[in-house]
Amino acid sequence: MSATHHLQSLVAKDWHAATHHAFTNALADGTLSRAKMAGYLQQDYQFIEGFVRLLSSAVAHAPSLADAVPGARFLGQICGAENTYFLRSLQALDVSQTAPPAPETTAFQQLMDQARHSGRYEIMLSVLVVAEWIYLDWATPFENRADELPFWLGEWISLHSGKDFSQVVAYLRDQLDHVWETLDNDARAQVTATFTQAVRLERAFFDASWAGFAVAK
Ligand SMILES: Cc1ncc(CO)c(N)n1
Repeated sequence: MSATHHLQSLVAKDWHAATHHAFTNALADGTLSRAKMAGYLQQDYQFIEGFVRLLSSAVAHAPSLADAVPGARFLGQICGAENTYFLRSLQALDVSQTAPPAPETTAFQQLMDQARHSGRYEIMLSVLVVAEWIYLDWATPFENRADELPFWLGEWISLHSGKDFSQVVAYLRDQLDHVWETLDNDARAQVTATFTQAVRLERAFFDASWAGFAVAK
């Protein structure tokens, strides 16, 4: 079993809850209210800021140019198409680009900051793998529904499914699988703790999104 499959198996319950969530089910069948999607996007745009910093740091810590390039290309995708998606969606939903951070957002920002400041590639990858793999898992079954939905729902599925995105996840997992082989038991325990916490926070973020974040006008 690969290291990343092993890590996933340790958190199977939270993983399943995060990838088969009422929030993403409603998003994919088009019944999610505009207010819930707006609240989610306002919070998630703040998540993206920390994510961009963390991914940049992982790119900087990659052991070789070949290991860095797919991460750097993904960084370009997030700062390009995905950033534009946020701005267009928040505008279409007629809400502000900014909002006070919810506790679930702050918790994620803290984990990402901690991973970035650790200076350790494997800790950075632990958060990145969870964030992207969970999104690939929930979105993939809905890939064919994207075109029938309003763009602020459909494009969120398209951005997290398909060949290019599954290659991003494969790359991040591969990086973590390789570095794992070089780690001692202490470092492996720290990767496990970071991975586990990230999955918990993903689940909590969807729980709070489904309950409904306050929307800033
Ligand atoms: C909270 C969260 N996790 C993962 C992703 C995927 O990038 C996202 N946009 N937001």
